[in-house]
Amino acid sequence: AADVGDDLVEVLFTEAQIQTRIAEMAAEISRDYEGKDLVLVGVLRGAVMVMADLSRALDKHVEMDWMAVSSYGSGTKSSGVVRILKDLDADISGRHVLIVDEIIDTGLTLSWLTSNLGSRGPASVEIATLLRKPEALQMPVKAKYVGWDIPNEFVVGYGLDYRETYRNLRDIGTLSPSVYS
Ligand SMILES: O=P(O)(O)OC[C@H]1O[C@H](OP(=O)(O)OP(=O)(O)O)[C@H](O)[C@@H]1O
Ligand SMILES: Oc1ncnc2cn[nH]c12
Ligand SMILES: [Mg+2]
Repeated sequence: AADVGDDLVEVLFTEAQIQTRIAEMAAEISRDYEGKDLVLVGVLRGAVMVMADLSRALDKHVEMDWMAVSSYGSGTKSSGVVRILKDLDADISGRHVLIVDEIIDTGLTLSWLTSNLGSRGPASVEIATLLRKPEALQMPVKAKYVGWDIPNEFVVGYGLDYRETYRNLRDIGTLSPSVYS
């Protein structure tokens, strides 16, 4: 609804641009995993939109699973240790795993998750993320599929929230400062 979008001071990516980029990523992923048993692991909650669109743009059958990990408030010094709030249901040993998320910021979530899933005997673990903030990275994270690298600004929409709001915005953009006050 227009009123929800009015809080965006700058649209970085429109719904159409996002869908085009997702299709490009899906084509690459479909090629790379042709003939392979692939499990998509979505990171709740932000990855819901990417998972819905990316999975349906793939030219192959996939299994989908979800994890929820403890998010640390920006106010706390994150030790890099992350708690599992909801673990996988799938057994990923011997299988190809693609972690799906909407953004890599400090890299702490996906750095920890990659090693945690890697310890379960998968055939491979890779990352697909729509956004990445290279300037904010605090841990090395190898992401095989990245939609866009963006500046170190707070963005919302398409799964990205500010205090649990704005996830359902169809575009991705930056919030007007008035929202923070
Ligand atoms: O690279 P990082 O600094 O770890 O930040 C990126 C993570 O933070 C956000 O999730 P959050 O933990 O806020 O939970 P949410 O997905 O439910 O919003 C986002 O969805 C990523 O998963
Ligand atoms: O820019 C951003 N917007 C919303 N959530 C997060 C998490 N990390 N970075 C973010
Ligand atoms: Mg998240």
